[in-house]
Amino acid sequence: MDNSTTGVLLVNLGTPDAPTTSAVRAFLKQFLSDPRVVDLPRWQWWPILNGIVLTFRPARVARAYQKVWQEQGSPLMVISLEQQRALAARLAQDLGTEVPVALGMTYGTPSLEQGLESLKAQGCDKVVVLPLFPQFSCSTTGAVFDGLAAEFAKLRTIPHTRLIRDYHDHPAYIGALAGSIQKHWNHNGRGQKLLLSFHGVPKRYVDEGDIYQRQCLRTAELVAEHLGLSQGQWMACFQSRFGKEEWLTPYTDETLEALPKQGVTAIDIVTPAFSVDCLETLEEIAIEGKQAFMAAGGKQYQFIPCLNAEPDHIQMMSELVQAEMRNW
Ligand SMILES: C=CC1=C(C)c2cc3[nH]c(cc4nc(cc5[nH]c(cc1n2)c(C)c5CCC(=O)O)C(CCC(=O)O)=C4C)c(C)c3C=C
Ligand SMILES: [Fe+2]
Ligand SMILES: [Fe+2]
Repeated sequence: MDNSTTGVLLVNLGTPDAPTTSAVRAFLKQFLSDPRVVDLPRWQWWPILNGIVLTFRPARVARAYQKVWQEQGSPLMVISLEQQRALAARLAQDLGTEVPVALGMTYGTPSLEQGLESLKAQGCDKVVVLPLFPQFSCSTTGAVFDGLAAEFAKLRTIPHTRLIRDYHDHPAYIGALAGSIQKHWNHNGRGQKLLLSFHGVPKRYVDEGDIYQRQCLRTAELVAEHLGLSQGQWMACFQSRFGKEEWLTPYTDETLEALPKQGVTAIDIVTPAFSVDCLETLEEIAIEGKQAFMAAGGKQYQFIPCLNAEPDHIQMMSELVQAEMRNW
């Protein structure tokens, strides 16, 4: 195998540079301007985005970021950098040779452009792109593809490129998730039900062909199977609804309020669509979700962290990358 010129571009969504209204506004402006994320006609969306959304949302969302911000920065960035370092070390060990690993975010910094530049500067003319979205969606991995294409449009020669589209049912991913849930149960005990809360998308995207929902439900089933759970012991739900349109259901927030009334007062909740802890897991699920569940009569609520830079997760990334590098 000739891997002397291969590099890895780890991609995640991105995050503001600071937990301030202005930094959040700049981030949301770039993110929510992408038609892959909000696909309304520009003439319809632009006035809403630049009117209501970017006037009122940034201050509220900045306060939410402040609750989870760490000394070294946004959790999503801090953990992504850890993943980058750990994957480089893992690949060097597994392959016996250095493989450059760069980080690029779809929105914000470091950008996809900076990630690609860094690999180019390290002599890579083959790039394995690993978007850390286990389930494909047009709004995430689709946007990564578009972002790469926009960068390549500026070049006279583009690198050989392989994009890992999804890994929602990969045995190493399912094994790592089930292992982390089991480990959490071994240390903290187990609730009556396991909730698998995935980031939502508008239902219309799925009706129009996005395979995201199908892949989320498959991940959930495989994890439940791996853990030996029966029907009533787990459920999948969808969080982080945005806007007025219908999103994938059942909604996580409504589920958290309904469960105690059905006699389910002790739950464990895990967020398999996020490969690193971020605003949506640490604030929306671990803080807000817990408050809502307890206020509705819940007694015990345990948030299970994302796979982050756990060895099983890094090992999974190494396996995914090596599979692409074979016969290249
Ligand atoms: C407006 C539409 C949105 C779609 C569609 C969407 C899909 C989607 N997002 C993630 C992962 C993350 N989203 C995060 C934050 C976030 N998401 C949206 C909107 C949509 N997401 C907004 C407006 C925000 C910012 C916060 C807010 O204003 O509420 C994050 C966290 C970033 C961080 O800094 O911590 C992640 C990660 C997935 C996986 C997904 C579809 C599958
Ligand atoms: Fe999102
Ligand atoms: Fe949210």
